[in-house]
Amino acid sequence: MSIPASLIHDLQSVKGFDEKAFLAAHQLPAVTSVRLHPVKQMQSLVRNAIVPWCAEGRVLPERPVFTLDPAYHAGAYYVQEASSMFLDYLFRAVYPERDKLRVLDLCAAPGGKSTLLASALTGESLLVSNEVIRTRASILEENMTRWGFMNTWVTSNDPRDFGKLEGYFDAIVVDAPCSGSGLFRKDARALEEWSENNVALCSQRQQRILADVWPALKEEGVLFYATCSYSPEEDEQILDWLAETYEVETLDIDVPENWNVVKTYSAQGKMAGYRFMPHLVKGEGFFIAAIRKKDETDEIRAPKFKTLHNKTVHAQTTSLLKPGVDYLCLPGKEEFFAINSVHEADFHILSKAVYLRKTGITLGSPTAKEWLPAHELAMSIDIHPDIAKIELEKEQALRFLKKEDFGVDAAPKGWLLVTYKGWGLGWVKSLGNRFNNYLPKHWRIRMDISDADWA
Ligand SMILES: C[S@@+](CC[C@H](N)C(=O)[O-])C[C@H]1O[C@@H](n2cnc3c(N)ncnc32)[C@H](O)[C@@H]1O
Repeated sequence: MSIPASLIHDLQSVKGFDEKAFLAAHQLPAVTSVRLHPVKQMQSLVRNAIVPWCAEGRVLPERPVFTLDPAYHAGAYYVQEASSMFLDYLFRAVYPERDKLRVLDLCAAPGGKSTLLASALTGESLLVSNEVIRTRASILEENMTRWGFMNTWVTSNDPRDFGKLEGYFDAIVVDAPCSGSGLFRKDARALEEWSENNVALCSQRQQRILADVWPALKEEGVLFYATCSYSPEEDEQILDWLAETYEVETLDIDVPENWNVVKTYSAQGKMAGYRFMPHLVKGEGFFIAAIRKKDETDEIRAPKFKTLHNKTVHAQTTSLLKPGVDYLCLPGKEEFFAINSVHEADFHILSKAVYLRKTGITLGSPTAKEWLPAHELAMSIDIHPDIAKIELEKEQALRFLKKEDFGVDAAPKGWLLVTYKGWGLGWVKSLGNRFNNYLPKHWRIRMDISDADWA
């Protein structure tokens, strides 16, 4: 792999950069890592090496075909680049309690940072995962559905739409679109598309995104700014731009030395940032910083609202969600969905300002005879443990996910949650000796599976 000379030139002054070791690391394959689900534990990957800065992160010895693992489809883990899991360490250092926070992940698709934040937050916190590009927003929605948390909602808006939510968020994560040099080992296109001109364009876009969303951050709230670029124009210089433009305070957090994370300080404002380089860590290139907002900011208030909670439907759904979950049952276009009761006012604030694509967990809809369960309910961590189930082995589960006959001859009639190692993959309706498969079409495995891969 040949790294652009102008990038190497730019990096000479960057702390921790060692040209020879950096180039040698780029001759090696990218590291494969996953982050385990905090609740949907399946043991399969637990024994791999732990990512030092993220207790749920694991480095794998090689890259398996994740599509062939039903545990992946059940949401037992998320495939995420190890360096970027450092958000977990920073976030926990800034918020030891992680309770009653409103958090926005502004550039969220496909969902790496959002699933990480969902794992870290308590149920009374609310995570809004946003992705402006519609096609990418649907991938984000799918991944957040698989993760199964009621307190994570998905929006698809331009950053400027969040400007209307003045002082609403306690924390905002901006994992900005960037020139992508940190991903050269993972993504050949990042190398092909890299240019100095693109670095300059990305830097301008990063400033625009930050300026658009800045009003939505509370006074004393914290911005987590990240890129997967090595270029100082997109990293430390953006921190300096923030420090020149707004009232801010750098959050300079101690990091164990043996992790080989490089702490840097921006030239003007001395703002702390954390750099990851592949010759120093088991991971790819990454940059992150935490910045506290000090600008005086008013806080948007909840409008007066009439509750949309439907008590009658709620009573019909208590057997769907596990006891103790305090939720409201709200009507969607065709189905009802559940949100945590503490987030009712948030629903009214947010639905006035942005397009809510996924709000809580869609439960399904009532008919005269029965409840039609939604796919999101199958993936939820809050599903009732007594729901009727059919547990499948690996080959059967893969066949179910391909929407093929999965080789079970008989089962009790009615709706059954299809599970793999105890966690939901989707719904079937059993007619006694055959099944109707309700896995949404776009969730189906399309790849051909060879004889050797079924077991
Ligand atoms: C680095 S990726 C985010 C990765 C994600 N946070 C994760 O951990 O999986 C940046 C995201 O920003 C989105 N994006 C592109 N242009 C944008 C813009 N002008 N404003 C906001 N987001 C944008 C991209 O579609 C992309 O999904």
